[in-house]
This record gives sequence, structure tokens and C-alpha cells, in this order.
Amino acid sequence: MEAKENVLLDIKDLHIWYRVYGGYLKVLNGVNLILREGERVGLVGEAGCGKTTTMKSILQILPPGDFLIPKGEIYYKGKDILKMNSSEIQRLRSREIAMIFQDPTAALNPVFTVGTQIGDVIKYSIALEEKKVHKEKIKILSVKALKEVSLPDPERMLVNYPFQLSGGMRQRVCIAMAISSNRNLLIADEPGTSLDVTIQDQILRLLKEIVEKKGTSIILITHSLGVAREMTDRIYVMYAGTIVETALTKDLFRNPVHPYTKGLLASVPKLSGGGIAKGIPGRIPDYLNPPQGCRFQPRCQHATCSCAENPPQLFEVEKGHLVACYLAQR
Ligand SMILES: Nc1ncnc2c1ncn2[C@@H]1O[C@H](COP(=O)(O)OP(=O)(O)OP(=O)(O)O)[C@@H](O)[C@H]1O
Repeated sequence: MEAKENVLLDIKDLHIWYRVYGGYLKVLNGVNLILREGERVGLVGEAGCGKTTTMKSILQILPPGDFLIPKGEIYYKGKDILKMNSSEIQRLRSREIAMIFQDPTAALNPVFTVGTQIGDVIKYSIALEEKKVHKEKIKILSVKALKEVSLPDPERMLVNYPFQLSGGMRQRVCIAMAISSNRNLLIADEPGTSLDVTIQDQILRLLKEIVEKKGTSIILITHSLGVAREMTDRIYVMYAGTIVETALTKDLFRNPVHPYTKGLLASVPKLSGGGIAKGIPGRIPDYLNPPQGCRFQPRCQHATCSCAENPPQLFEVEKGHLVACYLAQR
């Protein structure tokens, strides 16, 4: 294992269940994830494997009353978020961590101008430090943030409503809001996937430039290992609520070990011929009654009896490269 210096976020053995008719969906099943200061981490996995649930739990924005956290800790700068009081959580959201959602239209309020929305974010962040917040200061910082995301004519942009902007512009506004008060951690949940691929590409490039320039840490949620390869230093591969493999990005592509990671890699479409990319047969398990042992075992062609009995723990196969699979331990 690597040394624990400069750790910004440390998620330990996180379990999250959703209350539904007939019981609990046991979605997160012991998530472990570490992010160091300035690191760019990718959280990759199929739809429904629990990526967004993990990230929303960091900001404490899961639907109230709908979920249970039977076990786990989320340390941010050494303090457990799950034990923070409401003013500490408020500070975390206003000063430390921002989330960028995949659908900018849903993320913005249609009845307020861009200036009001970005101004509010800046106002709350300043108000935590200073007694009086001057309107002029808010305007200067709003224009600065809009300039940083390369929006044309930022002064005029302030008086626009979201419906007056294109999807790409709205996504840029959301990024401007996220970076406007110099947060330490950005969580980007598939930014731009609701837009066309060229715009998505521009948004990802912009995010990459911003985090490199500011040295901000980022967790990028994505379905695509290809996107994660371009954008991150380390990747966590998630399957059905568990981290099944993590390594530095270059090591994961050089030496993928978990059968699920290999399946995801084989699913990446190739432009250089070789036919249609193979998917992974089967589907994510029913979270009401998930399998006892390894959650991937029903879809795994290498599964043995022990895989069905006990879930494998993360095992270090090379420095900083951990895999939760009995195959890796042989
Ligand atoms: N409020 C909720 N109540 C009940 N089940 C939920 C709730 N939110 C999410 N789920 C379920 O939890 C599971 C994980 O969902 P989550 O959105 O975290 O996955 P994801 O990996 O982010 O998927 P996607 O890539 O599609 O966003 C899914 O089966 C989803 O239906």
C-alpha cells in the first residue's frame, strides 16, 4: 500500500442501502477510495453500479429518508463527513467540494439569471469568511469565473437566463459555478454526456485544463475507460457497489487484472477495425438480493466455488495496484 500522506478524501468500507417497497436495495457494499491532494481520479463502471450514490454521499445530498448507511466512514481532511454537524456540512459544500452534474439543464434554475445563480454561490462562500459581502466584488468574481470557462462576453452572460444559452454554454456555466470559489475538490458526474460528443469533448478538455492550472483535485465519474485514460492519474473500477480494481491509470491499461476491468476494456469500440466491441454478458445483480460472495461471480467465466461463498478483499498485485479477485491471489 502507498503512504497515506496528502490524503484529501478517504472513503472506508462504505455501505449504502436504499429503502424500497419489499426491503432494502443493498447498493454500496464496502467502497474504499482514497484521493490525494491535486490528484485526478476516475470512478468507472457500468450504469447502476453505484458511482453517483458514492459521490452524493460525500456531499450528503442523497434523498433524505430514502437511504441508510449501515457501515462506513468518509474522511475529508481527516474528519468524518458522516459525523459532521449541519454548519460543517454547509461549509464543506460552500468552500471545499463542488459537484458538476451530467445534465446542466436540470442543474440550473430556469427562473433565475446566470448572474444571480453564480452570484449566490460566490456570496455564500464569501459570507463564511467576511461579514459584509459587496455586490461589486461578487460581480467581479462572477465575470472572472465565466472568463475562466471561456464563455464569450461574460458581462452580458450574467443577465441571460439558462434557456437563452446552448447546452454547452450551460455546462460551462455549471463549471464556472463549481470553480468560482476555489474549491479543493471537484466531483464531475459524467459532465457533458447529455450533450453531443464534440461538445462533450470540449467540456472534458476544459475541465482538464482548469484542474491542471489550479491544481484542484477531481473525481471524474464516467462509463468510459477511454475518457478516464485521457483525464486521470488513477482509476477506481466499480462493480455493483464494490471497488474491484484500482491502479495508476497507466498501470491499469498496461496490466488489467480483474475480469470485469478486462470486460470493460474489451467493450471500448475500436476505430482500427476488429469488428464490433464485445460487451460483458449478463447484467448488474438485483440489489434486493445480491449474490453472497463476489458480486461479479454470476457473470464471470473464471468463477470458482470460493467466489460464490465469500467476497474477495482488495489484494495488492503490484505497488499501488489492488484487485478484489481470487484469481489475482493465485
Ligand atoms: N433514491 C433512490 N432510491 C432507490 N434506489 C436508488 C435511488 N438512487 C439510486 N438508486 C439505485 O441505486 C443503484 C445505483 O445507482 P447510481 O445512480 O448510484 O449508479 P451509477 O453507477 O451512478 O449509474 P449511472 O451511471 O446510470 O448514473 C441503481 O440500481 C439505482 O436504481
